[in-house]
Amino acid sequence: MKERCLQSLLSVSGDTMSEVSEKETNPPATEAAPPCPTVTQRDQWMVESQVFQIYHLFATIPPNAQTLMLELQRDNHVQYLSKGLRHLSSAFSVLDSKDKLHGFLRRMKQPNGGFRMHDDGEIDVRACYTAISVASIVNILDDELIQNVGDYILSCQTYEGGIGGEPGSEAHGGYTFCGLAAMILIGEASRLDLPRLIDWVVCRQGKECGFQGRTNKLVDGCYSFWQGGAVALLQRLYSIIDKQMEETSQIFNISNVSKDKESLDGTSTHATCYGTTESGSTDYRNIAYKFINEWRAQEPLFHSIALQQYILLCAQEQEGGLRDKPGKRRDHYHTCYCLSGLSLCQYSWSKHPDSPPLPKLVLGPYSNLLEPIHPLFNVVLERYREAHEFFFTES
Ligand SMILES: CC(C)=CCC/C(C)=C/CC/C(C)=C/COP(=O)(O)OP(=O)(O)O
Ligand SMILES: [Zn+2]
Repeated sequence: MKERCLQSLLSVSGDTMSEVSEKETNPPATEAAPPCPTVTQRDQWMVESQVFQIYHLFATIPPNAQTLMLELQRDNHVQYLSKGLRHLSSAFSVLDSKDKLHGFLRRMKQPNGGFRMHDDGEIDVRACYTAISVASIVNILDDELIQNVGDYILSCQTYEGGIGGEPGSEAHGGYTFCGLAAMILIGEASRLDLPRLIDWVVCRQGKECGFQGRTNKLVDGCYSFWQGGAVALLQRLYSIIDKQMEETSQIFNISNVSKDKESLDGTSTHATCYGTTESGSTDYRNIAYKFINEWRAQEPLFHSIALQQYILLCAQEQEGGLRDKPGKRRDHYHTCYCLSGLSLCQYSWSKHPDSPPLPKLVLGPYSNLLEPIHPLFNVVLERYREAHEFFFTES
């Protein structure tokens, strides 16, 4: 059924997608009526059809035209983004007073370890991440803020392996990134079932080349960051993952190299040790800073070139701005997260974020190369370093 529908969708030239789907799902009465597809199936086939039409067009045009199609419309995107970001400036005045911020975060904190987004707001994993990441950047993370956060996030990891927004909710890419990043920032990543998390997240990259946010849902450009970011974080946790796999007697060992590296330079790169002092207590101050310098295995766990292809060919608008998928309008949210995902892809083979990637790892012209971001914060790495210097060297 699926193949038949796809074939007919692709063969009807000149029709808009909605017309095609109308014909497909409401066949003329004279034909033997095929079983009616579900809305989910219909939506999925529509997306596949649109995405593959773009890839087909790309494959059949001359190489110089292909290069044009793969060019990141850098200036257009910057112009588009700069129109809508004025309100961010208000956030900086809040940072003037670390005490006030700490007080606010304490007020948002719940006895079960979760945080509220704001007064009377939702309690979820996104709020945990927001609180912990901001506290980490401005250097106010302490035992009080961290208490029970790990228990709360752990209770949101589902049977699928991903993390849901709150206990009992379905695993979702947005919350998976938030949960994993927060667990790393508080030094408790090893409490999650990381092999299961890897299984779930890598299976969210579909044949459309982009990521979906959850099982059986549609591909969407913003998950290039939420899911791609979770993979980028997992790439730096191999030593914990190996240990967890050994403990559960799984034969497959994803990185012997990390052990070789440890024995070579005499340092433990075990991620549970980020920021751990000699006395064994956790020094949260150093976790994020050390994380970025951590050696990591070379190969990304997702198809980095395929994801770049989805972002550049399906998610970008030539006039500037990026989007969820073909047929959707650009918006600031998708522009931000598609670009962040693209940056993660481009550096996904680099051992260190300061080493520029080989040209063959950057899809399209090398001028497409973006600045690296800190994968725990989705902040341009240089800006993170400036913030770190500011907040960690002040008296
Ligand atoms: C720090 C911060 C801002 C975090 C946000 C994390 C994030 C993106 C959470 C996802 C929210 C959610 C339930 C989307 C589902 O929408 P949908 O049903 O329209 O989309 P879907 O079909 O792709 O699941
Ligand atoms: Zn989206």
